[in-house]
Amino acid sequence: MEAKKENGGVIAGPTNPMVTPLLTDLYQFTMAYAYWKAGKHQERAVFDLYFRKNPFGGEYTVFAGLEEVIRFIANFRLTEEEIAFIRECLSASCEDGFFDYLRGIDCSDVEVYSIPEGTVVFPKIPLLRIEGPIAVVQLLETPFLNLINYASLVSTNAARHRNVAGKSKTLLEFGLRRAQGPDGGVGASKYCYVGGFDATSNVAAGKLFGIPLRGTHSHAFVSSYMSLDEIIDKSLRRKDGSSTCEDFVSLVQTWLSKIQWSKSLGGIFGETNQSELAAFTSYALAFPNNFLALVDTYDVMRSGVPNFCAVALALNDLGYKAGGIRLDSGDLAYLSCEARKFFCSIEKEFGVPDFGKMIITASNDLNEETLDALNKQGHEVDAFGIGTYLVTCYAQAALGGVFKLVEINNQPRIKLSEDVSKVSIPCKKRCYRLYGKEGYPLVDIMTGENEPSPKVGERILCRHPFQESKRAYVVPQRVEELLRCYWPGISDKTRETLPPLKAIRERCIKQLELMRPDHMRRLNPTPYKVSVSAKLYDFIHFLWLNEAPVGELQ
Ligand SMILES: Nc1ncnc2c1ncn2[C@@H]1O[C@H](COP(=O)(O)OP(=O)(O)OP(=O)(O)O)[C@@H](O)[C@H]1O
Ligand SMILES: O=P(O)(O)OC[C@H]1O[C@H](OP(=O)(O)OP(=O)(O)O)[C@H](O)[C@@H]1O
Ligand SMILES: O=C(O)c1cccnc1
Ligand SMILES: [Mg+2]
Repeated sequence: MEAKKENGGVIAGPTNPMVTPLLTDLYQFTMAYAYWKAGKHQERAVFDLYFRKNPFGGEYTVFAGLEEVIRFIANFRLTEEEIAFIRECLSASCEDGFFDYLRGIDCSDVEVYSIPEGTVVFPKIPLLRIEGPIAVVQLLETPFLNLINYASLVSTNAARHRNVAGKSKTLLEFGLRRAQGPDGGVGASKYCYVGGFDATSNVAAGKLFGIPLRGTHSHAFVSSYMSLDEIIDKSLRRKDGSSTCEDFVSLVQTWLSKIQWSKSLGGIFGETNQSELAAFTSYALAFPNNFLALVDTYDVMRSGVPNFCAVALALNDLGYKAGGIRLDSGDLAYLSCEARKFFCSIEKEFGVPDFGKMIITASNDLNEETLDALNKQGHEVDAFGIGTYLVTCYAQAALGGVFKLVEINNQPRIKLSEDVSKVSIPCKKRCYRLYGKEGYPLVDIMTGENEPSPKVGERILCRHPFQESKRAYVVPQRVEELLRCYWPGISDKTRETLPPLKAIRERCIKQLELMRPDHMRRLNPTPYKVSVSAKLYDFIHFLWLNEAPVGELQ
């Protein structure tokens, strides 16, 4: 089901057909023209794509969006229609030669090095290093950032929800209706899966990416029924096909009165809502192998749960196993515990094995905080359905990924700022992750391109890029080079293949497990160290002094 990406070496276009060379900011085209006009357009430039601060008050980020970036550049070419439109947008004084130039450009002479998708990443370290003719690479800035910023933000959000929920819970992404438009919805489903969700309700995402689809039913289904008389075909074949129960409705009613009259259960409720019972029965007749019920339309413990149990027990008589319930309002901790108690009592009272283990799904405006609160209170929820807060990234609207020039014509460049965190780190660089004795990543380090790589067992000085006093010697037990070649351009490097989405997800889950727990906690997490080599440190500060004008005091 994985969307076609590499067919005989040909990389398919971006998933969203709106991703074209025009999906960029106007200023990329005006700059491209000015480069061309100055005869500068072919100058070889190196840009880094990185972010400055981890989102959600955390100390880690999941990197996602790379596959779409590679699909974009693999198919980057302007059509005649697009060129005509750019001509209309730019000033009438722009010369024809520029449009001939645009007609000929593609990304065959662009090189892209990247950290693999699904890796846990940190501020300042380039996620991608892009090298090529400056005019072309400039056009890539906005689409690259567009494809990576939200993808990484929502994957991180998903990973954070997973971190709070715990490994054993099932996490369902239910956000399509609240997502920021169709691409926001499809993107959220894809990247929440990467970040550790198990399934989505989004059918399009299931088809496009092979993400497992899951769902229950809504309140509308329950309230659309008025009475049991609406059920016309009451027959249900036993699961083993050996016989047919001609009146499943009566079987359900018999079970409901057994529950009602049971000493251990009956005290909890009197008459249940019969229209709800009709809805559940009807759903069970439609899906006897996968019967799920939304139990909070009228009253969870006085109606929804007993009605569900009556239907589930009737199904059990015919050899079927019910799927479970969903709670969508009220105190989810309390109600899940009460429902669990009820299921366990049924198991005991009627000797139905595993009835107590019935799946309880909870939904309703869930987010990291409510999951955390539920954990602290104690709950019996097995699966969480999460929509709005997850896909809209309610806790932080955007990841501030940027795309900065670090070298042109082999000359390192720097961008200065009053705000030190915004000073760019110049040079075409290599990046490494150094692992310590206990197997945890200790520090990421950037070096100049031609510096020798850090070696296992050899002490290396890791310096904070801007704070002189912050430095540490590290003797790595493992050294991992972070940037790999995903688009070799005209170089003879081999291109990394694009892994299937499931492999990206598995990488992400493994990466998150590998981190030292104090970097991952929600409250006051420890920052992960990001550093530069001594040589790069000296060079940054040399260039800084060189480029910063000396002030004059009067
Ligand atoms: N035990 C709990 N601890 C903390 N938060 C909870 C708990 N149970 C539910 N919540 C959260 O509390 C909020 C309750 O929402 P709200 O006040 O809108 O009530 P409701 O249950 O949706 O009621 P209704 O649907 O009947 O209006 C939701 O965000 C839900 O996730
Ligand atoms: O709460 P979210 O995290 O966004 O998850 C998705 C929600 O969407 C559905 O109902 P919807 O919100 O459409 O209606 P409701 O609030 O009236 O249940 C569902 O019942 C969930 O509550
Ligand atoms: O299948 C569900 O239960 C579902 C799907 C989308 C939104 N809310 C719930
Ligand atoms: Mg809602």
